[in-house]
Amino acid sequence: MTTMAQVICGLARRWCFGALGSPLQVPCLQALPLHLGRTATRASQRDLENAVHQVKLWKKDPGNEVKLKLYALYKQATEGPCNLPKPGMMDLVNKAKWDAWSALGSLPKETARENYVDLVSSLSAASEPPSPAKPAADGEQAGGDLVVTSENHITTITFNRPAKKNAITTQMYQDIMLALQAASKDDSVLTVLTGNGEYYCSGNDLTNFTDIPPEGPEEKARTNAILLREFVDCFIDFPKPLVAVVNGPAVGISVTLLGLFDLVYASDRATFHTPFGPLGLSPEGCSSYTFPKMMGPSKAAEMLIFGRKLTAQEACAQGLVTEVFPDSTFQKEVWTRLRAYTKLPPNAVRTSREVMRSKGRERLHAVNAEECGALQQRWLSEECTSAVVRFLSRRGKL
Ligand SMILES: CCCCC/C=C/C(=O)SCCNC(=O)CCNC(=O)[C@H](O)C(C)(C)COP(=O)(O)OP(=O)(O)OC[C@H]1O[C@@H](n2cnc3c(N)ncnc32)[C@H](O)[C@@H]1OP(=O)(O)O
Repeated sequence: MTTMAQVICGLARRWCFGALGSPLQVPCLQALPLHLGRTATRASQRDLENAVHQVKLWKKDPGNEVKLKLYALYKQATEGPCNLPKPGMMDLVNKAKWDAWSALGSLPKETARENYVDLVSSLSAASEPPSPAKPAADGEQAGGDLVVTSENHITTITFNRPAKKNAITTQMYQDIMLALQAASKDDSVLTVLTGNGEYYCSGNDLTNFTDIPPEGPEEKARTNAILLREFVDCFIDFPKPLVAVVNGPAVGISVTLLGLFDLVYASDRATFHTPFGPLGLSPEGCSSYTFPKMMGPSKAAEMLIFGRKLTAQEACAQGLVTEVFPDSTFQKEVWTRLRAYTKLPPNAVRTSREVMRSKGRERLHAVNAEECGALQQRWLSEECTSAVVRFLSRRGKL
């Protein structure tokens, strides 16, 4: 049985873009612009390592053909001609890699090394120079995939990857933790999470799973479990009221975490979906505890085990959402209300929050640890790996 780890292990070790592109593009490989004429200086092993490092810094995905070519040249440069058995027809990704590497025939290692270095150098030169860091606007602490602003005693953390439905990358988990740490100490009364664009958040970025370290998928599962545990712990321990302004559909961890929020305001366009069953996963974000507590075990099971998607109204009826607003007036009504809440005496707000949270905190930490342990196993399962491969290959990411 092919696992996702077998499919993708090794690819992401060599470049930061993770999964490999569609094998359908392999025939075009020969058309890549290679700079074969460099004779003045031979590329050294150090040049090769520098070039590999350079690739990791590329912000823009160079495309499938280039990634395959880089893979093939790297293998040829470090291991020589391909002498692996040809993968089966159904093993699309490994077959594409094998084809690319085999196409280099008996190209000497030194030439492959030189071609790799030249290809990276030409692509790096052709790409735009990195833009200087944009000075932060007043109150803005971070840009990019996560935007953090502080205004009128409200710190707002915005998922800002609308083209990817605000899926959360590994870097975003880290940045959210940093933003929460900063918000816990700033002068804000409320901390808000929201999304930019059509979606609130589509959950964990499933391409996270393609970034397998050299130690293998077990190590990836272990570090993911640590990351998830620390991430959820930040929400459990956050000392101020947390508000979710759910502007659109929410999936996966962006839903489960809502059980740790104090207020959840939703647009009537929002939906709430935890497709753990179809993904071969199990619940996280303490939802295995908070959801049954808030909506009863049977409704929680329907969501968390069987992946039933709730409308905003249904989620409100189950206690997951505080209030639903028409999408046309959502932003105006919600922000007006939140601004009014910031006028309340801040110490009273904080004390009330603490006495409400303190009783369950230990329990939440224990639940979080248990959920992360279960997920560490799930991520290595055939059920999960096949589901992720299905998602990624349907979107041409493998
Ligand atoms: C280490 C911590 C682990 C934490 C554990 C967390 C678990 C979870 O969160 S489980 C839930 C994971 N999320 C999903 O399963 C959702 C996957 N996405 C979808 O099902 C769909 O994309 C959709 C329903 C959210 C939207 O569908 P549609 O309107 O058809 O739009 P597209 O599928 O074309 O999406 C546009 C664009 O965005 C990319 N994308 C969307 N969601 C994700 C995602 N979760 N991970 C990675 N990429 C995502 C999608 O691939 C498209 O990209 P391009 O093809 O490059 O345009």
